[in-house]
Amino acid sequence: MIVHWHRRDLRPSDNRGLARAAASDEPVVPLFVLDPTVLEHASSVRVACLLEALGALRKWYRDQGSDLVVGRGEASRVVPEQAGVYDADTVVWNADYSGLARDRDRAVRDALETDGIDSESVHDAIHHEPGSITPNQGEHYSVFSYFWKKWRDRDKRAPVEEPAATDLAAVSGEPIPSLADLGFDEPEATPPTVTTAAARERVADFCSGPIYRYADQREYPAASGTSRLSPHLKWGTIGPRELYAATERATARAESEDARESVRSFQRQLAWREFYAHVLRYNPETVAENFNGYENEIEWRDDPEELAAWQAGETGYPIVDAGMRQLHAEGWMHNRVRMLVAAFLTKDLLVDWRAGYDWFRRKLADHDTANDVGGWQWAASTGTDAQPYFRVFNPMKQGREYDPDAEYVREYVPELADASADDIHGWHDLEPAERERIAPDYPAPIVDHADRRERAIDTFERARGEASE
Ligand SMILES: Cc1cc2nc3c(=O)[nH]c(=O)nc-3n(C[C@H](O)[C@H](O)[C@H](O)COP(=O)(O)OP(=O)(O)OC[C@H]3O[C@@H](n4cnc5c(N)ncnc54)[C@H](O)[C@@H]3O)c2cc1C
Repeated sequence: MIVHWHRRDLRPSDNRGLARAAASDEPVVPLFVLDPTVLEHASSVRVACLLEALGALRKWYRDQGSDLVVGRGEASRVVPEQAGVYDADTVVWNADYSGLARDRDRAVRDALETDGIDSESVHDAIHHEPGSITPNQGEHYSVFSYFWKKWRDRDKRAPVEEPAATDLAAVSGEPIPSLADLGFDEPEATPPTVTTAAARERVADFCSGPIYRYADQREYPAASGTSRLSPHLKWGTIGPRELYAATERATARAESEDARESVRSFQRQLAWREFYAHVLRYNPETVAENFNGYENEIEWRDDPEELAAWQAGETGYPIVDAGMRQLHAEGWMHNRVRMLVAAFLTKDLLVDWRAGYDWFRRKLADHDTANDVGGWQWAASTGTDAQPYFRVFNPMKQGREYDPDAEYVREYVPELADASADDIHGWHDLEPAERERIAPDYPAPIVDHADRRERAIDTFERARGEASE
């Protein structure tokens, strides 16, 4: 027998590791391990997505006359144990590039070796694995536009077929534990449906029309113009090659140059995901440390009340609050608004990006270490290719530009449901009595953006060793 150990590749098709196992002469035993070290870093909304994806994957295996074996415990114990139960001589898995995952995989490989079992790690999660797109010097690009040019021009592999029923071992697994069995409460957010069927439906819908408007609409949170595939890419319920092939078919069907360009702009976002995977692979410490250091420490402020107001969506800056409440309700937030709320926390409130990252990690259904750290360090002006420290987003202007009719704000901030777009985006400038009249239950701004902008710039200049005091 040969074991395929599923981790963030919860799909049978376009799965290179699984296809590699199926191509051997041995029947494949599909395995998943609920590892307490990994679950320690998870949150209920993500575990709910995981359990749903596992349920759908198990059903697929059962329909083929096989089953998904689900083990519980440290992977370095459970994987060799299960390989022993099925008398497997090899365990195959798809590479995961985060530091924690690589430490785990090293421990599993060592334990298997001790038992005389081979292991094989296959590149699957992204098109071009770390180390394959590099600058003249160094291990990875730090500027996205250079990475993108090479990524765009490289040939992409075609999707791989799912294994045939005859490739799979006739095994039967134990029931999959529930959220409560794993010690998690029901999530506060409604989790998205994370299964391969749901992912394919989303890809088909998106590529049949919205992808051609993506370039124009992706920045407007009320437009719902993005794919919302991030939870699927996080859990691997869709493969990167299958998704890319669908975008290429959309290009072939495009009826104008603008439509083709729009598909390209979506592919460019897919490349950001791969860029950050490369960055994290070579800089695993950046989950906790600034990618770009400054000469001096950044003097972050620790103000629990301001942090709590940001977390609760009670800052009195409507677009920021709408984003934080969307996160709470859906476990997802629009990218433009992620950038805004992260900038507000790290610049207006001068709270360390790590506190924001921790909150996102708890709340996001699509939390992906590479993308989340990348996004936070971008906003905090500490990352690769980051927002320059002196370009501080103005939340009122951003609100007016990207949510001109305040539809997004009204959807998530019911206290402002009857307010005009002018009053919403000018909330900061209204007299207290006006605010009281328009929306008595919505807070006044907790800080003055203009003052806080100055303070943020001074703080970063001190960190750069440039300010007078
Ligand atoms: C502070 C901050 C934190 C973030 N945390 C995460 C996270 O934990 N997980 C996550 O997947 N994305 C994260 N992002 C990136 C981005 O916001 C989401 O990928 C996007 O909003 C997901 O929605 P979508 O699938 O509709 O995106 P689409 O616009 O449809 O894009 C398609 C896919 O491309 C990838 N992508 C798009 N934009 C980015 C980007 N800027 N960086 C990396 N990949 C991108 C994602 O895989 C996404 O699903 C973060 C961004 C910021 C600013």
